[in-house]
Amino acid sequence: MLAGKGANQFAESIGVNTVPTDKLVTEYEKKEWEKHKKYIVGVMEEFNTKWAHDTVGAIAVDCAGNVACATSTGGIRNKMVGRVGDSPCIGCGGYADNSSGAVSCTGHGESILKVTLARLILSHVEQGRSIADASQLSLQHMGERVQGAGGAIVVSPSGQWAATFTTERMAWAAAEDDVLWFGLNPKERLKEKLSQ
Ligand SMILES: NC(=O)C[C@H](N)C(=O)O
Repeated sequence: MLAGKGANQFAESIGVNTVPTDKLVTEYEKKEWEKHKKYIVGVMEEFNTKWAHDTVGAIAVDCAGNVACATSTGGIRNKMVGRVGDSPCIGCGGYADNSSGAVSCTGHGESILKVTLARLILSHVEQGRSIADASQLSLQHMGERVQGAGGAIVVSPSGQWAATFTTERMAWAAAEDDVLWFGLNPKERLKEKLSQ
């Protein structure tokens, strides 16, 4: 894994377009940053409540049972320069193995790293738990063991899936055959027929 200066150098060497950092700062975020300047308060307020979850995760399974995951994030507000969160760390923010499934996580990165959340979920699956139970158990464990809240989307090679969270809300959606499932609040499971 490359971070900081080394990551920039590598990106430049393969021709990734760069923009000045201030182009990435919005007025809204500047105001939010002023409001939540204290790191601990910011973390406790944001990750153990409903706000500030900007992470985008995706998982997929194909008709041959191959699974994949991807996780992208802006990290957390007030993070230290040089922080590497859970999202790029294999086994933490995401994991995919054709023998058990694919996972993408969101939530308080330091907590996710401590319990290696994505791998923890799949190890429960390997021990015979359902995708839904494995997610629930692992997120519960993260809450009890390190007081962190978060969420995970999981899919098995046979197409079982779950979207589970211990934060107040998590926006999720799943496409299965010709149905789009989606939700935001706990226990919310809405569906819509996908048009061809
Ligand atoms: N919103 C998030 O999921 C943040 C991410 N997990 C991080 O801590 O970097």
